[in-house]
This record gives sequence, C-alpha cells and structure tokens, in this order.
Amino acid sequence: MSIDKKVVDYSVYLVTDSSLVPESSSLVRQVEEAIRGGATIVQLREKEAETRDFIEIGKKIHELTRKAGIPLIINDRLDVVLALDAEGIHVGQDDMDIPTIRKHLGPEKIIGVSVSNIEEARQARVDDVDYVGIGAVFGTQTKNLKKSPMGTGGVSEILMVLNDDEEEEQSASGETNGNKLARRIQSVAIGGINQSNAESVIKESFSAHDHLDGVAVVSCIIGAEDAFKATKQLKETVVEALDIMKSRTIRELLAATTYMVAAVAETSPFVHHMTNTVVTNFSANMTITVGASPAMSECVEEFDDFAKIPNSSLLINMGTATFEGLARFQAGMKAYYKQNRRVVLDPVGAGASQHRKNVLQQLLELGGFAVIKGNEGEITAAAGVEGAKVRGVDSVGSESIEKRFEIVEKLASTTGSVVLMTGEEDVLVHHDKKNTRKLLFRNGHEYLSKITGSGCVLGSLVTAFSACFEDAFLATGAALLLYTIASERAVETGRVHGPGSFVPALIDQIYQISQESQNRDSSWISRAKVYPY
Ligand SMILES: Cc1ncc(COP(=O)(O)OP(=O)(O)O)c(N)n1
Ligand SMILES: Cc1nc(C(=O)O)sc1CCOP(=O)(O)O
Repeated sequence: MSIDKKVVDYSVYLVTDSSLVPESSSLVRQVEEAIRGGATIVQLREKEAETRDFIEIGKKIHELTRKAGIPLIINDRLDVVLALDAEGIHVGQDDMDIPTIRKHLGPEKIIGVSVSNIEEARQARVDDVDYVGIGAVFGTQTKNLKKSPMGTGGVSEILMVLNDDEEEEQSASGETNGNKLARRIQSVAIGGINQSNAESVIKESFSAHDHLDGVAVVSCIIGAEDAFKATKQLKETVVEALDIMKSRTIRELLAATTYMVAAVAETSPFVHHMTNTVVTNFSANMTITVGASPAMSECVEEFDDFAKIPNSSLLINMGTATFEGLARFQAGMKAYYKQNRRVVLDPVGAGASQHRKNVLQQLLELGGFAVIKGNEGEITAAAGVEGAKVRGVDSVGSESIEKRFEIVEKLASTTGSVVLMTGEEDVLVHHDKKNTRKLLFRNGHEYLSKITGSGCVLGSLVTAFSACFEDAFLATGAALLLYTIASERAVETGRVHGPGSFVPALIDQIYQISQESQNRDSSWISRAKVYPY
C-alpha cells in the first residue's frame, strides 16, 4: 500500500535512537509499541549504524510502519531510502542539497529538512520540501546542539515566514482547518519535547496564519519503559492542542491578547461606568489595575465632555436600574454614539422582574452596543428566549452548550453586537457581513462565582479593551482570557484561603499579567482553554 504524502499526519513524529532503548526492550519493540500508542510517522535515525545494519533494522521497522499505514522516513541516508523504498528522507542543513535529493527520489517521496532560523525557513519554501523540523526548541540530552535552543518564541518567528504567501482555505463560517489552497509546508517542533510540555509548545508556537502540525520526539518515547503508554499520553495532549490551534480565530485571538493587554496599559482608555452601587469600588479598582482610567458618573450634564475624551467608552450596567436611570442610560448612549465611541451593555438582572425586562427592551431598541455581556439568565432574557432561569440577579441552572450557543447567536444576529454569555464555560459569538466567529472558553476558578460583582468587573475590562481595538470580538476574548486566567493563577499563589482572600489575589494577578504583557512575555496565554465551536 502506498502512502499519499498529501495526507500524512505529522502530529506525533517519532525519531529513533537505539542508544536510548531501555535494556529490557529493543528498538523494534519500542517502535512497535509507539505505533500501537498512536505515533503517526517514524524516522529511523541511527547515527552509529553500519549501512548493512541500518538496512536490516530498517526492513523490520518498515514492515511495522507499512502495516500501520504510516510513513517511514530515513535520517540523512539517500541510499537507505532507495534500498528500503522508504516513504521519505530527513536532512539537516549540512547534508545533501534538496534539489539533488528530489531528483533521485521523485515527486512522490517526502522530504523534510531541519530549520533553526528565518533564512532557512525561507529557503525551505524555495526548495521543494514537504515539511520542516524546527529546533531545537529546548535543551536536550539526546544530541549535542550547535546553537542555543530557540524556545517557543523562536518557533513562532519561523512560523511567521514559513507559509506567509499562502491563502488559507476558509469554510463558510470563516474558520480554517489548516488546509491551504496552494502548497503548505508542514512543520514539527523538535528538541526537549515531552508529555508535560507538548501542550504549551503547540499553544505557544504559532503565528496568526500558521501553526505547528506536530511534535517530533526521541527520548520521551524511545527511552520510555512503557513506550505504548508514553506515546498514548503524548498523542492525547498533542491532538487536543492541535485541534485548538488549527482555528484561525483562536490563533488571531491568542496572537492579539498579550499585545492588547499591554496596549490597554499603554494607552489608558477612559472607561465611563454607569453601574450599580454594589460594585462601583471593585469596578474602579479593576479598571485601574489594567491601566485604564475609570469614572463613575450618572450626571447627564457631563456625558458630552466625557464622550469627547480620546479612547473613551461607556459601560451601561443595568444592576440597579430605575426609570430615571433608563433615561440617563439613553442619554449616555446618545452622547457616546455622537462621538463614534463604543458602548458596552451588561444587562445585570435582566429577566428578574418585569421592570428590568422593560428597561432592557428600551435599551435594545436604541441598540448599537459594541458588546453585550451577561450571564446565562441575562443573555437569555435579552435574546427574548422564554424560560430564563434566574433568581434575583443570579442565573440559576444551565442549558446544554448547544442551546447556549443558539441563544447567544440569536442575540448576536438580531443586534449585530458581539455577545458574551459567561458561566462555567463562556460563549462568545459575533456575526458580521463576512463571517460568524464562535468560541467556547473554559478558563476561570469557581471562586469567581462566590464573590459579588465578578461579572460586573469583567464588564469594566471588556469596555476598556473594546475602547482600544477595532475588533470588539477579539477585544472581548482578550479581556475574558486575562480575567479568567488571572483567577486561576490567583488561587495557585497559595495565598488564597477562600473568596475573601481571593479578591485581592485576583487584582494582583491581573496587574501581574499586565506587567508581563508589557514586558512582551506572553507565556501566560498558553493556559488559554479556548475552543472553536
Ligand atoms: C523531524 C526532525 N527534525 C530535525 C531533525 C534534526 O536533523 P539534522 O539537523 O539532520 O540532525 P541529525 O538528526 O542528523 O542529528 C530530525 N532528525 N528530525
Ligand atoms: C534529533 C534532534 N534534532 C534536533 C534539532 O534541533 O534539530 S534536537 C534533536 C533531539 C531531540 O531529542 P529529544 O526529543 O530526546 O529531546
């Protein structure tokens, strides 16, 4: 059975080294177990083997890979590829040149090359290679490295140029699945990768238009006492991370988030709150923490002046809505719309009483919100869907994830706003003329539901971020990631003993992440649990 190189799965790329095989096993056995555990491509890399031995072991391993329907790649040796009729070759920068190899192997064979910098990646585009091995990402005991490890930042820089002239194929929903209209060079990262860091390698190594296709590993499988288990574990991690990173929307969000967090601090947007009395202090503190500038005002006479402040935006939080309050909200919206400014609606407690439903109805009639954010009960009420499960201002109970997306999509399409429904899982949707973007988020700590105003202060962050960025969908996603990841990190500091000590730790972590982002450290974002829907 021949293997079509266009559909090769590079996700778990096993590279061999017989010197690392445990005494109780053999190289063939390790490879067999790895294939059983889910390795998707195997490279025979035997630096010390004599040609005859190389071919002998190659025959045995080729039998295994053929049976599994996966490719066997040979490291460096064109003669061995030809002798075995293996599926391809991997070469380094100092090995035989690619045009000569292609001439001998023909168009159907796979050719991979190692790249460690942008120039080599550009050359790989010019040469007719099928994939690149990018490394070394980290230090490794398996090989003496000639250059310092590049880290995931270095891999991302290479991914910025590797396929930068290709248009990604787009589905009707605007999502991409990694397929390119023209030739796309696949990529794996190599060097010091194992089960515990593979997820962050994949999630930290990307550009807005490209992502890794897998990880190449030697010691964490070849040296494992149980190669089946080691591979299975690695595969699960890798497949989940790759699925996420294949979404262009997610890559754009992750690429933008750190930049946005830094830019909010650097531009200090003015965030005018018309909010409820319960959360004013908490909201003001949170706004200051991200570097924005809060004002709490219900005074209609100053709305026009506030709206004229550069980078200003308005948050309307319906928490303690009265009929006089409604008129002020409407005046605020008009003042901000007159200056082409963003207005964010947090329909707190919508659905709790007929009065709130009436207030909400009138606000939606005036419309024009950049973002509407609320919990499940609030967004359900705003969408005009019967059966919002609310008690007072709290949302109780939960619909299926499909139903929640349906509700959010309904509100997003009737209003044109970005809509965020918060909860244990957060749902974010935006419809525009070109496409629909939908994401599911799973970050956050349960203490967020044990303090008052946690949803309201997220509204402050969303308003600050959407003041600074044209794309309110990405701005809202970035604010949400900042907030929910900070909540997880807060609890991990060890200084949180319950909801009381959680609040200051949360503020500290938001500040800390903002500082890291201003220092261009984006490693915090690899914790993002965001999924295409
Ligand atoms: C998938 C993959 N990536 C990189 C390498 C390294 O190849 P090379 O630069 O030729 O170094 P050696 O393997 O010869 O030490 C690889 N083998 N596989
Ligand atoms: C074979 C190889 N090539 C590298 C490169 O940087 O090109 S690093 C490497 C060894 C990778 O082994 P491990 O998974 O055990 O760290």
